Formats: sequence, C-alpha cells, structure tokens
Amino acid sequence: MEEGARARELDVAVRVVQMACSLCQRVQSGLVGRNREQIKVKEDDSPVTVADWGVQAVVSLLLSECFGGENVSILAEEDAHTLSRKDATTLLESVISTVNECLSEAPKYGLKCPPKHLGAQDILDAINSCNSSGGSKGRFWVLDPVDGTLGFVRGDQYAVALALIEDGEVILGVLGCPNYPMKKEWLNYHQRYYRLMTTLSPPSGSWHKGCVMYACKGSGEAWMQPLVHDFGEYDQQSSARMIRVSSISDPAFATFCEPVEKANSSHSFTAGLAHNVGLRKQPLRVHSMVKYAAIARGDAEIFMKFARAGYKEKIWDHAAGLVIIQEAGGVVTDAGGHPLDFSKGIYLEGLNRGIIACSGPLLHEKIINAVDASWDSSNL
Ligand SMILES: Nc1ncnc2c1ncn2[C@@H]1O[C@H](COP(=O)(O)OS(=O)(=O)O)[C@@H](OP(=O)(O)O)[C@H]1O
Ligand SMILES: [Mg+2]
Ligand SMILES: [Mg+2]
Ligand SMILES: [Mg+2]
Repeated sequence: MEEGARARELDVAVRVVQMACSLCQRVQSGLVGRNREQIKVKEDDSPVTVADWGVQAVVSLLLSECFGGENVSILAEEDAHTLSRKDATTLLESVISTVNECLSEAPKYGLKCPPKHLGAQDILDAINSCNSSGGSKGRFWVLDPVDGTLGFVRGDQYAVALALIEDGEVILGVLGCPNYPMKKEWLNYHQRYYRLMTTLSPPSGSWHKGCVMYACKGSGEAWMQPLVHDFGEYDQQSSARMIRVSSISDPAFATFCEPVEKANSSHSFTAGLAHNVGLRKQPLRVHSMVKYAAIARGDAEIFMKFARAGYKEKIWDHAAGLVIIQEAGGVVTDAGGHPLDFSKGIYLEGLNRGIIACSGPLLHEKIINAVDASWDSSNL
C-alpha cells in the first residue's frame, strides 16, 4: 500500500513538473527581448517573474486537486505579496492568464484541471497556501518553482524542482530542466538554436527539448524522460531512461560545476581547491540545479558551492537534486562530509562551510580533504 502510494506521488509529481516546464518555456520565449515588465526584483536584489509565481500556483493547485487540499502541505520559495499590491495589476493579470492557459492543458498530462476559470483571488490563495514551515515531523512538499531565475531571464539554464520530505528525509525528487536536452551533445546546438529562434519567433515543435529527472529514496534508481506535451501520445516505458553517475574517479579527467555568479559561490576558493586536487578541466558554470542534474547523469563529476559567510542555504535549492544524485549512485554532503539536514525548517541549518556533490566516494573524499587543507588560509 505504502509503495503504491509512493509510486502515485512520484507519477503525479512528474506530470506536474512537466506541466510547469511547459509554462516556463512559454514565458521564457516571450521574455527574450520583450515583456521585461514580467520581471521584478526582490528585496535581496534577486529576480522573480511571472513564471516563478505561475509555477507555484499551478503546482499548488494540481497537487491539491490530485491528493486533496487537506492532505497537501507545501514549503515553497515565493509568496504573493508583490502580486497583491495595487500597482501590480498588469503583472497579476499576466500570472492569471499564464496559469489558466497552463491548467487547461492538464488533461493532456493525464491530470484533472480545476473545474472553472480561476480568478485573482484563487491564484493568490494558491501561491500563499504554500506556507509550510517544514520541520522534522510529518510530510511536506518542497518547491522551487524556478530555480536559477537569473538563468531563466537570461534565456539560459534553469530548473523546476519539486521534492517530498517525510520526517526530515527527502523521499522523492523531481527536477525539470527545460533547456537541458536528453543528450549533452545537443546542448551547444540547442543553446545557439534556442537563442536564434527566440529572437526571431517563439519556439515551436518537438526539437525544443529538455528533460525531467526523478528518483525515489532507497530505490537505487534515477530516471530521465524528455519534456512531453501530450502524455496520451507518450510511451513512458520506452522513452524514459535510467541515469547513472559518471565512473571517472581520476581528478585529471573530472569536470566540476559551480554557480555562474561569483556572488553566489567563491570562484577563487574553488579554483584553489581544483588546483590542489588535480582537476585540470575548466569549471562548468551553469545556473540552477541543472548542476545536480549534470552530476546525476554523468555529464560532470563534482559540484561545489561555497556561499559567502552568513548566507543560509534554503532547502528548496537542494532537496530534489540531492535525492536524484544519491539514487543515481553519487554522494552529497556539506563540506565537512556530513549529510544535509532537511529537518530544521526552510534553511539547511548547521551546514558546514559549503556543499559538495560527487559522482563517487573517492573524488568526494579528495575534495573534502582539500577543503580542510585550504580553508584556514582562505578569506571565507
Ligand atoms: N548570496 C547568495 N549566495 C548563495 N546563493 C544565493 C544567494 N542569493 C541567492 N542564492 C540562491 O542561489 C540560487 C541560484 O543558484 P545558482 O547556482 O543558479 O546561481 S547562479 O545563477 O548560477 O550564480 C537561487 O535560487 P533561485 O532564487 O531559485 O534562482 C537562490 O536561492
Ligand atoms: Mg533556487
Ligand atoms: Mg526560485
Ligand atoms: Mg529566487
């Protein structure tokens, strides 16, 4: 029974993330070059867009529709404060039409769509109802509606991240990566083509591929499927493929990834570490949890993040990626080698210096030792 319930939760979560990705693709293609008023800046100077609010509303409404509102508790990044302001009516209108358009496609994804057109209050309520404060008891969903919003507004990589936490442990994770194609080799072609197409006209057709990855804790399996626009025509069995971490353990052949922005993670500290460990390749700097995705499917071997002192990592930036890497065979800890603690509310409390994810224990140990050796002489 329990297993059946978990399988259904995963199935619904994957479909919901697929829908969210489709919403994001539509908004992102409209953002390039125009509709910049759909982007706002938060108090901490980070961007938030119609897609962030839209995805949060859609996920909240669909999970409630599928499991019953009383059974669904969600901890998510956004709130509707800015959207509720009197001077935000155009922005709110934009979110309302984006959400309704997305939800009307629910039957194509095998999901039920809310019975009526939703108005402003329905949508503000859906966003604001994602107000779980997490903790060590019970179950709650964790959502980052758009992770890497900076990448999103730049027409680059971003992710939709949904995870389920039970008694402080991540038990299921789904990561939608709309601009990360199924094969790494398509990436360059895809990015160039994407930029070209979006400056000319909105992208259409099936070439525009991303992927959705997912895993359940303890299964020893992680999976990837292409973005689909109609589950009725989609053969899940033959299109999904199991993913596995890379088998490279020699640092000389390993690739490490890190955030694009120096403000989010010290590039100079990781450059020193890379040198000391014998990493020779250029870092892969990419926005969002696509970094976790890259490790999980073997496109890179190491992910490191060292935020500035005082910055507290949020659980929605790591939950889905963590379980997918672990089930694909990798290791994720803080820089002290300890597990990440998802049981203390919205922050990863007690995090030791930074986050290290690796394809295997050998590389992981080398990095952890190198952090210890160079930390005291760093300025972090
Ligand atoms: N100062 C600071 N230090 C560290 N981390 C921060 C900081 N500010 C924000 N954030 C969080 O970083 C999330 C984006 O991470 P990325 O890896 O995509 O960063 S980057 O754009 O590639 O530089 C980003 O997630 P989103 O807000 O969902 O985009 C934030 O949660
Ligand atoms: Mg994020
Ligand atoms: Mg976000
Ligand atoms: Mg944000």
